[in-house]
Amino acid sequence: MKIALIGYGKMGKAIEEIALQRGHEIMLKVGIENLEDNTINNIRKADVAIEFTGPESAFENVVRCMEAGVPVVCGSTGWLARYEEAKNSCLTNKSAFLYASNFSVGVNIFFALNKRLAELMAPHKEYNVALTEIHHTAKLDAPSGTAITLAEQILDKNTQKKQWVNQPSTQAEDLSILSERIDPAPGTHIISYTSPIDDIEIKHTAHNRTGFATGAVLAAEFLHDKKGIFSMSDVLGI
Ligand SMILES: NC(=O)C1=CN([C@@H]2O[C@H](COP(=O)(O)OP(=O)(O)OC[C@H]3O[C@@H](n4cnc5c(N)ncnc54)[C@H](OP(=O)(O)O)[C@@H]3O)[C@@H](O)[C@H]2O)C=CC1
Ligand SMILES: O=C(O)C1=N[C@H](C(=O)O)C[C@H](O)C1
Repeated sequence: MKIALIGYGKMGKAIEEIALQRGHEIMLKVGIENLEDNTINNIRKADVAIEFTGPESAFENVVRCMEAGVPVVCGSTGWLARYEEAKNSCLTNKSAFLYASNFSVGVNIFFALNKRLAELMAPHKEYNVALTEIHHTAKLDAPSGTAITLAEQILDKNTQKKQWVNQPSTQAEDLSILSERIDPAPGTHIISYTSPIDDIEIKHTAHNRTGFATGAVLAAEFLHDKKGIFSMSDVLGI
């Protein structure tokens, strides 16, 4: 496949390495120093685009790929207020779109575990549930996209919690997400259910960025010949 990489930072570089190992060609790399190359005409030469820039630029980049009619995999977090608009643009342009807050296989299994645990814990009101996410200090958004996905999965099953808040909270209806920034943490997520009698905790720790990058390339391989809106559940069948 011919891949356009939009965003050539920590993730862009990790994705390039995995894509080359898997026999793909990187035909366009867009970083902050060559934004003039980020054109519909250039993107059109690719089979698929992979976007990892950040919260400020993701929406614009994703829509540009859709206007080019090129399937786009997006891993940027912190821009989801515009996710519905992006989906509409995908449908209008008859393109293909896959966003995931986390592309690693391990985290996607962790998502399934989180949903099941939330279901099991729902009747047990004596437990309070809270989340912690730990990332490197260069991270621009808080809470992490992964923590938001985990929180939404819990809110879906837990009738006591009404919304997530990105701070400690003593309000029963608040699902607290604590964000810690410690170098060089690539990404740790912890869900704790605590009661006066005992605690239950599940935790995912990324040791490096290889899992995110591999998942993004798998998603691109899945998406390049499709039309419509997809998720990592479609890619992994979980
Ligand atoms: N879904 C997932 O599995 C994962 C998602 N992420 C997310 O991916 C995003 C990128 O992460 P990461 O690679 O670590 O961050 P980096 O800051 O290392 O890389 C982002 C790069 O994009 C560049 N950039 C900024 N604006 C633009 C633009 N308009 N066009 C092209 N390039 C641009 C930045 O340049 P400059 O630094 O000069 O601004 C930087 O080089 C973040 O939102 C992060 O949360 C990260 C890991 C996994
Ligand atoms: O910025 C990061 O580094 C990461 N961002 C994603 C997120 O916000 O959840 C995924 C991963 O945890 C690393």
